Amino acid sequence: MSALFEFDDLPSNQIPTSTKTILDDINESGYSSEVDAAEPTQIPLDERLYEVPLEESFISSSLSTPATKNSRKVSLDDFEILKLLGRGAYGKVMLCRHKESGILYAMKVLKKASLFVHSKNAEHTKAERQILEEVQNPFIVQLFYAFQTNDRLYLILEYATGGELFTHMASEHMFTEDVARFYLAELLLALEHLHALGIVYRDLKPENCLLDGSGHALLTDFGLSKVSIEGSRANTVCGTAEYMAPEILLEMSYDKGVDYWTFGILMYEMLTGYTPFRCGNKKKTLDAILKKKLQIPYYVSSDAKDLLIRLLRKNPNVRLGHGEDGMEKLKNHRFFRKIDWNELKSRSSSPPIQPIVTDPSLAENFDKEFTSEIIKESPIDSANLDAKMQEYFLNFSYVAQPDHLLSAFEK
Ligand SMILES: Nc1ncnc2c1ncn2[C@@H]1O[C@H](COP(=O)(O)OP(=O)(O)OP(=O)(O)O)[C@@H](O)[C@H]1O
Repeated sequence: MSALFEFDDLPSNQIPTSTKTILDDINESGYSSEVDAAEPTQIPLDERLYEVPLEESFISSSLSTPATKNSRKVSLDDFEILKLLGRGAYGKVMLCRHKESGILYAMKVLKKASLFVHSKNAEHTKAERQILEEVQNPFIVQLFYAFQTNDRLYLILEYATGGELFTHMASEHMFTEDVARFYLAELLLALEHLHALGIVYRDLKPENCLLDGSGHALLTDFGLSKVSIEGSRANTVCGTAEYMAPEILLEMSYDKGVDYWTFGILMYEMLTGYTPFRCGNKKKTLDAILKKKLQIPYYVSSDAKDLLIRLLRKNPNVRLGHGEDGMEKLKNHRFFRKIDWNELKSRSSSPPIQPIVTDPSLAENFDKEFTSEIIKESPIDSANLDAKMQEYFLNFSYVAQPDHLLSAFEK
């Protein structure tokens, strides 16, 4: 593995054929086309997939209302849909209100999906449920419920009222180093927590960095992000092209090192307003990730520059963060010397950005492109659904005005 990374400039004729195939597969949206379920996955041998059983709902034990906590089964009927908050590669995220408690949540709806937790070194002794329970951290969006229908998966998540971190960037489209440092440090605590549980996050990117109402960072997706479409587990090359780590592109086994790479890309984007390997098209971008030398603009401080160079090493074995004490070394880097990690962990540091939230149900910090959209459910494949289910989903498939829609959900 290491031999492939010994040079920073990898000539294209030395890129393995399989990688070229991936490059060829990348479509315009920046995602690779679906990988055949029959292909072997690139998941390391010691990494396990935990599947939440279809017939069971997940209800977090952290929920304070005993009635909810002990409730039999949770379903879509328990929630009132308010607004669309955003869209991801696999589905959409909507603001909803739990009817019984009145609490607002973000509902992530994924079509034809199974839920897997990527977990490395988390031994079989740990039940899936236990792992989901353990992903509780002040800088990680909490999962409160998960339930499924035949063709959809619903995740009921903590609602990040402050919206996406990057929408709070000043007009220059970059953060000052102090602001970037604060959020990078909070996000690093989130990654530290996931890594300690054996979870490789893999999906660090601006869209997943949210803010709570007081301006603290909230990482969304927390390692449940690897969703398998129609039962395929081999979607390892999905992701935003500009944030993909070289070892994922090269289809090699990977570990938490991919998170340090994406952390480096995120830091670069925060400080400069663009990602380091971005090129005219997706194919060239992926090529640049493997071959192009890192270039850092003159205005980036020497500490930040040093950290970026160490994080964006193409060889994961020499990347900062590698090894047992990797996280500690990263936290002790000079760029973070102003950070009091204990104070940060206790959330007593005051965030540099205070989102304006007059009424959380208005989703003011989210893009109007989404929040003004009339919510509709796209037609579903009803082939495998029983009669009751079909009736249920037929009710969803008509396009209603918002007022009508709410009453439709309350039926
Ligand atoms: N917990 C949340 N609270 C508020 N908004 C959220 C929450 N989670 C996601 N969003 C919003 O919804 C958008 C889409 O989220 P989603 O997780 O589906 O996107 P993604 O990360 O791009 O998708 P993917 O699952 O493909 O990685 C986000 O960019 C964000 O604006």
